[in-house]
Amino acid sequence: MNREEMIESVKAEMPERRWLHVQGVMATSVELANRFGADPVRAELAAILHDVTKYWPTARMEQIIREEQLPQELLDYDKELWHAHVGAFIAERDYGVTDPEILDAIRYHTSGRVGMTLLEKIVCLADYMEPSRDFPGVNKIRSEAEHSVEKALLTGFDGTITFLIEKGKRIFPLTVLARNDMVRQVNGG
Ligand SMILES: Nc1ncnc2c1ncn2[C@@H]1O[C@H](COP(=O)(O)OP(=O)(O)O)[C@@H](O)[C@H]1O
Repeated sequence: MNREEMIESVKAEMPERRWLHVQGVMATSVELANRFGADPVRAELAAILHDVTKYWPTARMEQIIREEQLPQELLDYDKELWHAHVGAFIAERDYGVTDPEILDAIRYHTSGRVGMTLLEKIVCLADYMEPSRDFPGVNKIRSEAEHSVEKALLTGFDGTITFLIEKGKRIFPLTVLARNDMVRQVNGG
């Protein structure tokens, strides 16, 4: 499948508003990749596919998580987390993506994880700060991203964790671990 066919297929999986978001993540991922020395082509490919299953019915995602041995603990947490892991699976199975770094960038774009590659950080950060995003603190993330992916991502994770605490929701632990890892990377020690 070439880039254009992939774009058409992904576009058909979501409403127009979400497609605008995906285009924002594509452009921002390319920009960040160029700024910080990652491969813009791979960053864009991960961005194209990152939300491919975002609008799938819950039952369809749950079936894949169960049948394809994706992490079962996902089922104990917010469904928002599922599309990232299911998306990576579908990127490989249906879109023929074999590059493990691209698949991981899709897989961890919502939660983050410890030891994120530069590509993973870039797609996760682009998802937070692409131009159509509008939430308290987004401009701080954008200005930090001028200089440091890690600092900007730490601000993003802090915001997500704070948001989840305020809403009384359970936190998928990978994000807490990712946040701690980012504190270490930003501050050292
Ligand atoms: N560690 C986590 N634990 C539980 N829910 C989470 C966690 N991280 C993210 N989420 C949920 O995922 C949402 C964001 O997911 P994301 O893929 O960025 O979706 P969107 O693109 O719609 O913002 C958050 O608003 C939150 O509800």
